[in-house]
Amino acid sequence: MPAPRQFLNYVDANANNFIKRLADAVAIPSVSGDASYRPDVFRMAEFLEKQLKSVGCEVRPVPLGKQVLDGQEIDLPPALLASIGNDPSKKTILCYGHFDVQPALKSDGWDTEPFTLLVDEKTGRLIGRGSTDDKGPVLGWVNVLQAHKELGIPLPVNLKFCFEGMEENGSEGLDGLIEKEAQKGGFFEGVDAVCISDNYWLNTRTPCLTYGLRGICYYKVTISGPARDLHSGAYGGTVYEPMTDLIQLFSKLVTPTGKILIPGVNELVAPLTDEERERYEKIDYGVEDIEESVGAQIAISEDKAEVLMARMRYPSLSLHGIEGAFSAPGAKTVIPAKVSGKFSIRVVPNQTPEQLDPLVSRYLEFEFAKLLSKNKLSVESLHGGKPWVADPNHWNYVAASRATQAIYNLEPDLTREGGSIPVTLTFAEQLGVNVLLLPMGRGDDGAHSTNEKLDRSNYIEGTKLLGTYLYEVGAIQKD
Ligand SMILES: C[C@H](N)C(=O)N[C@@H](Cc1c[nH]cn1)C(=O)O
Ligand SMILES: [Zn+2]
Ligand SMILES: [Zn+2]
Repeated sequence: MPAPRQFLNYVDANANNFIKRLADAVAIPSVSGDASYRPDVFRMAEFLEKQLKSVGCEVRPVPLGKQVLDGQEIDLPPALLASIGNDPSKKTILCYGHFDVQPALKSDGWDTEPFTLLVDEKTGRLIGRGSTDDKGPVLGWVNVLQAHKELGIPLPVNLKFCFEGMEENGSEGLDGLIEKEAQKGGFFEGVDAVCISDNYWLNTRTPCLTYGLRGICYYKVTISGPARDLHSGAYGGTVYEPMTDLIQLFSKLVTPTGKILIPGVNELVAPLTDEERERYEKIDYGVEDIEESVGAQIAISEDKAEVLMARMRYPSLSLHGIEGAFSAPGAKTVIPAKVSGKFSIRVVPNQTPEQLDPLVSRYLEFEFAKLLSKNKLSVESLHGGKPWVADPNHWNYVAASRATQAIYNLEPDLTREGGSIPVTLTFAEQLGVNVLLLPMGRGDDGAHSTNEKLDRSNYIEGTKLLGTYLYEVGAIQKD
């Protein structure tokens, strides 16, 4: 069933108000991974609560307890559980999204202030941290509700929302809430399917529906030795240096062509079938797409299917940074006393964090012993999440495919995503329903990167897509 024309017209007529809403959200620097921004994550929860109430939702902010971050015990931001509609003859869709963002500083290399949305009239880009990940998509749902409220038209389905403020840091506290509310009489009772808009098209032209995500195992490796930072002129050559040990260890994790060197990790990957390989061949994608989105000709393979599989169905190991290392401008001649290297492994079926954690710790300890260093090593898992794969033939995907064709006049690609949203699997397992990823943004949006953007057309057409998807769900008979 197509969405009513008046809904689509309303979205076009209110595009500038919707962009203002996104600008207001981007202006709140809700960085979940840095304790000093925690009040802003709370402010963002309050902003979203108000927005949801203003468009007719009942909203319950749920406290999620405390966490230890940067050595301090602080409150976790609340999850927002919201709902609208309770008609037993209609299907109930649960929409999940997150209102926290990755860190961003102008000095990271942004061309503009990351927390001030720049509306670039020439390119149509809406540039700002969180524009595509995930404030644009979350507000897309609010826009859909506003249109229905203002136009006085009933929603085609009942809606429940679960929005969190810790997704970029392992969704701490959320699994427990989902487990509790999935019980009989809980908030999630009666949900027929889940829709998550928190990923991107593969390229800049073809919409997609996503039926898989990689999981993640995130590690912190700390090497400590001297009681304090040292002068390299006075002590260089006389003591074991933590940073030298760490760089040695990091060089043992992965090769420059991406081969993971930790024994046992690659062996756990589910074997590739011919039929599965063919699926990658069919996707509208070329090596030039990845090179365009990263802004350089640095793809590891020239084979399109290999590149896609490297992103979607094989694990990868990335080195992220070193806490405690000298990183400011200038030429400080310091020997850092304690350094913590951070890396993560994106995991795929049949790998789990429970299997990988001991393999990683044992290997690092083994390689560290070989250095014969007198420094100390510790390995911590910061967070872990399993991979997820869904059935893309389910009615939830049929509805999303019809909606995509209605809005974009294109058949969507079926993709798996290289990123991780660990809570997806929790919803699938706890609620026992199909989960769909319906992206709003494009492959070159630069989520987590500098100059993150969402194209105006993706925000506006994406709002129409979310609304139209609800109509297509509503048109499928409730069983
Ligand atoms: C795909 C989603 N938009 C996303 O960016 N997820 C993050 C989740 C995460 C896990 N650890 C830290 N962040 C990601 O895939 O990096
Ligand atoms: Zn996200
Ligand atoms: Zn993200």
